[in-house]
Order: sequence, then C-alpha cells, then structure tokens
Amino acid sequence: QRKSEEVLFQLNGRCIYLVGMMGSGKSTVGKILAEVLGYSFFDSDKLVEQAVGMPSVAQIFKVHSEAFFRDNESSVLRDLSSMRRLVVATGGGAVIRPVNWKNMKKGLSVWLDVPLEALARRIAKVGTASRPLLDQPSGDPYTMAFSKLSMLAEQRGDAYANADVRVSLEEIASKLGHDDVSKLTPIDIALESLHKIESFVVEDTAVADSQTESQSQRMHTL
Ligand SMILES: Nc1ncnc2c1ncn2[C@@H]1O[C@H](COP(=O)(O)OP(=O)(O)OP(=O)(O)O)[C@@H](O)[C@H]1O
Ligand SMILES: O=C(O)C1=C[C@@H](O)[C@@H](O)[C@H](O)C1
Ligand SMILES: [Mg+2]
Repeated sequence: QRKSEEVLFQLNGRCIYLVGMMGSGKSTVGKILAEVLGYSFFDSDKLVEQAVGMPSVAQIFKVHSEAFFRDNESSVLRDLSSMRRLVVATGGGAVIRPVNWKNMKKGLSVWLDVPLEALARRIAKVGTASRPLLDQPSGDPYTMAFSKLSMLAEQRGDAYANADVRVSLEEIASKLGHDDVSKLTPIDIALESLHKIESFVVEDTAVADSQTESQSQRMHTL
C-alpha cells in the first residue's frame, strides 16, 4: 500500500496493461495492483465475451474463429485506451498485433515473465477447458500444456518484450532467496511490479523533462 502511494503520484492516471502468456498471473496480479492503486480492474477476455454476448472465450473460438476473437479483442483494447486509471489484464495473445501495442502504449505495459514449466504446472492444475489454444482431449495435462505453451512462445518470439516493464519471476525468486518461482506469492509479484513501474515512470518523466528543457532552449536561441 505504501509503495502504491508513491507510484500513484508518478503514474498521473495512466492505465496499466498487463501482458504475458496464458497463466502468467495477469488477472491475479492485476486485481491486486488495481486494489492498491485505487484503479478499476478489467479483464479484456471478459470484455470480449460481453461484447460478443457469449459466456466464454472457448465458445467464441468454436462458434466464430480465432480471427473474430482477435478483432473483438483489438476493439476492446482500443476503447479502453481512451480511459484513465485502469489496470487491464490483456488476453495472452494480444501482443501479436501491432495495433494493440499502439493502443497499449498510451498507458504503461508490464510483462509478467514466467518460466514455461511454472505456467504448465499452474494450467495443468486448473485444466485447459477455458483456454482453447491449450485444450487437448487426451494426454498428461502438464506435458500437453508445456508442449503447446512452448510452441506459442516460439511463434510469439519477443512480442512480449515490447512492454515498458519486464517483471521476471526468476529474478524475484533469486532476489528473495527462493530456489523455485512457485514459492512466490501474487503479493511478491505485485510489489516487484510496483517497483519496476516506478523506476520506469521516473525515468520516462526525466527524459520528457529534458526534452522540454532543450526545446525551450532552442526556442530561446531563435
Ligand atoms: N503467484 C502465483 N502462484 C501460484 N499460482 C498462481 C500465481 N498467480 C496466479 N496463479 C494461478 O495460476 C492460474 C493462472 O493465473 P491467472 O488467471 O491470473 O493468469 P492469466 O495470466 O490471467 O491467464 P489467462 O491469460 O489465461 O487469462 C490461476 O489458477 C491462478 O490462481
Ligand atoms: O494466448 C492466447 O492466445 C490467448 C490467451 C487467453 O487469455 C485468451 O485471450 C485466449 O484463450 C487466447
Ligand atoms: Mg486472465
């Protein structure tokens, strides 16, 4: 809470977009960030479900198509980008479209970087029915989730790295002296996110100030 008060001032109402693979904790960490910052929380997958009038992303994929879902996801992100004081958990695949980045760059983006093994463990625990790109009728849930996530990660290359801030669970675990990222709580991750957001915003403001300063010096010379 204390950390969030310092960050809040620097943010000046800018929205926060959480990006990351399925299961990386965008919804879980996003809700904590929204609560401590006094921001509203939105899950873009849920907003797409509402916009389309269907109860699940899985059904949208099945009845329509992935492309239809992606178009609606882009519209939702465009609409959110004109608002302020929001924490948005984006869909795991939102990073593949440049137009989504154009909109997310109006706020501040945070990549939750979680090792694939940890993602597969989390997803195997809750099942894949709500995640159509991972859903598999048979096979060991961990192995199936791991192999599909690896394929997606490879296809997406460094799309997640476009984010302004990277929150690496491996880095936090090593800082806190844990040998495994599964020891980290959502609060540990939210706190590190606030630290990283603060560093980014302070630096960003300093760059903007120095640009304004040199511009006004040039005007003065003219
Ligand atoms: N730090 C954590 N430690 C252990 N489990 C976690 C942690 N954070 C989230 N989880 C669990 O992992 C699962 C995925 O988390 P969450 O739904 O927040 O991810 P997500 O990034 O929003 O996923 P999706 O892109 O599929 O919506 C949930 O069951 C959640 O309870
Ligand atoms: O990584 C992805 O492509 C997806 C992630 C989910 O959040 C949903 O947006 C959907 O299941 C697709
Ligand atoms: Mg989510």
